[in-house]
Amino acid sequence: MCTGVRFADAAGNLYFGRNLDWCESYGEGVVITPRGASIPTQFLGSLSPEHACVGMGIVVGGVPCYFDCANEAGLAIAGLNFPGYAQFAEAPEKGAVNVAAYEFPLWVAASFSTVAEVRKALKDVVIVAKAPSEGYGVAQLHWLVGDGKESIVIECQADGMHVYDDGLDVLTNQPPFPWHTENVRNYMHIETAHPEPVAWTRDTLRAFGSGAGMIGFPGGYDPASRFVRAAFLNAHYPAEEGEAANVTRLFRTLEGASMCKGGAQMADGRFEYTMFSDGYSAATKTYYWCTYDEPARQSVCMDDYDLNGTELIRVAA
Ligand SMILES: C[C@H](CCC(=O)NCCS(=O)(=O)O)[C@H]1CC[C@H]2[C@@H]3[C@H](O)C[C@@H]4C[C@H](O)CC[C@]4(C)[C@H]3C[C@H](O)[C@]12C
Repeated sequence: MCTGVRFADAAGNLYFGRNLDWCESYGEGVVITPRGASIPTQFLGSLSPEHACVGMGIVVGGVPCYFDCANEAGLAIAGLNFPGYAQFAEAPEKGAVNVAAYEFPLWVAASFSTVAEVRKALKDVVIVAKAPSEGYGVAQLHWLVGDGKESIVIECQADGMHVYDDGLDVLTNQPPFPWHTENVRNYMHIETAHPEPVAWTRDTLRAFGSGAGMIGFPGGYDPASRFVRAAFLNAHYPAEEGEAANVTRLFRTLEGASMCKGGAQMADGRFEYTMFSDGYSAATKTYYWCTYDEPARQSVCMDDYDLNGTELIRVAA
């Protein structure tokens, strides 16, 4: 499973990150797409990015297939599994802006500066069920898109594309987003405050300690539990100042919804776990990541690279 989170600092700079919960690698690494690149697409000719992008992905036939990515204007997108619900167009539609599913994160981050622009553009978009090459399937995803102000969730289903405002700024997996926004209402009673003593009959009950208001906070690895955890932590994390503290906030919030081996087995018996966490700070145009086995955070600052170049830049394998 995966979890995505967005928030902004006091100056309105985006912080956006995700956990990648799965059981196998695709050989992904951090890839920068500079503005001078010319990316072949299935239906749109070649894409010349308006904005340079950085993110985690694989490169297939010269195309960065991002799991998540962000751009220099402060817009970011992450793809999370949505099996059983995701349904894309079987073929391109005449008159529409046809985007292959694997191209979608790059297309968004390369083309737009804000969520408002994306929301508007999506009215003409059809996402087509097309894999980057033979040997790859079509990933069954939905997407979280965020900027310094807000976020949206994009879900393509049998009845078409749905674009939801995400007032909680988090996303996990199936079922569809509206279900999670209903489910989270079951946890309104969860609170951070240290409960005051209460009188019951002739007795006075006192909390054992901090966290007493969080009893009932869901601890599971299932998407609904992770959604509630991420939404609660994102809503209640105290405001921080500066890059280091906000990046710590991002990764600690993601850690609150992360998966350790030994918990959730996939249908084939393999354990699903948080293979890596990554995130972007628009304040410093820096992309951060850490892996399950190497939790020390690594980072790459977009400004250290020639963003006018023509070649994709692979930062790490
Ligand atoms: C498996 C990943 C999502 C993790 C997740 O949400 N797991 C949930 C588990 S569960 O079902 O809910 O149990 C997704 C996120 C991005 C996906 C990748 C990206 O879309 C890029 C390419 C796209 C190609 O079509 C398939 C390979 C691929 C390399 C994808 C493989 C896989 O589907 C990824 C890595």
